[in-house]
Amino acid sequence: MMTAVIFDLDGTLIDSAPAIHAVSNAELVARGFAPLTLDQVRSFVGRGVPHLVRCLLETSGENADGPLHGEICATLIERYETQLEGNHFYPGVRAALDQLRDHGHRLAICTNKPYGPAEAVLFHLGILDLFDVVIGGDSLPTRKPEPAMLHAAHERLGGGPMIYVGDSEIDAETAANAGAPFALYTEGYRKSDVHDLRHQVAFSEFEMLPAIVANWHWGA
Ligand SMILES: O=C(O)COP(=O)(O)O
Ligand SMILES: [Mg+2]
Repeated sequence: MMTAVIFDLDGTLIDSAPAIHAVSNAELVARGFAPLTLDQVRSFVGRGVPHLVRCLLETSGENADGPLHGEICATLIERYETQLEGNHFYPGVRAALDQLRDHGHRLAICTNKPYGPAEAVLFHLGILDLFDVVIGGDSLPTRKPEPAMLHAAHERLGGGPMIYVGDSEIDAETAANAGAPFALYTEGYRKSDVHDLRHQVAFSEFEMLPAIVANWHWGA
């Protein structure tokens, strides 16, 4: 049966933490702050750019709600769109996406990454065309864990059975808020143990995903 397979992006299809680390540090250093470690910046990823910038400012001992916040969000997004280096597929992603398409499923992205950088990196990696719908963190009035992105993607894919594939606490929450089955990719940026994250199925290798989608029991 044709299924709407909706993916998170950062920490799920691609390890983009090195790229986000690079743009964050470029921004911090340009403004006279000390650079942060990759582990620090990775822990700030998942709730979109406004949250990332709040964390960068707090960690640098600055007021996260002052005027710098908006300024840095704007310049960081500009840098972000051209930071193509430091974005890598997790193993088996490309083949799994091709196989899902070959099986007749329709694919979408719901990412809290802003639309511009998301589209740029999908194009750079040669997979933009595989997705019928791409929704970014600034595409709608709300972002994940609010369910609007998932509802919009599902509708634009034509409805029917759906599964949401993501890596983090935010994705588990989003799926629950949307009433969508959740497939947890265990090798991304989650901070909790796998059993503490609400999910219907978990997988560690993308080779497993086409069979998960094919064999999923969709209920009545
Ligand atoms: O940009 C972020 O904060 C995270 O993006 P994601 O929703 O693709 O994990
Ligand atoms: Mg993610």
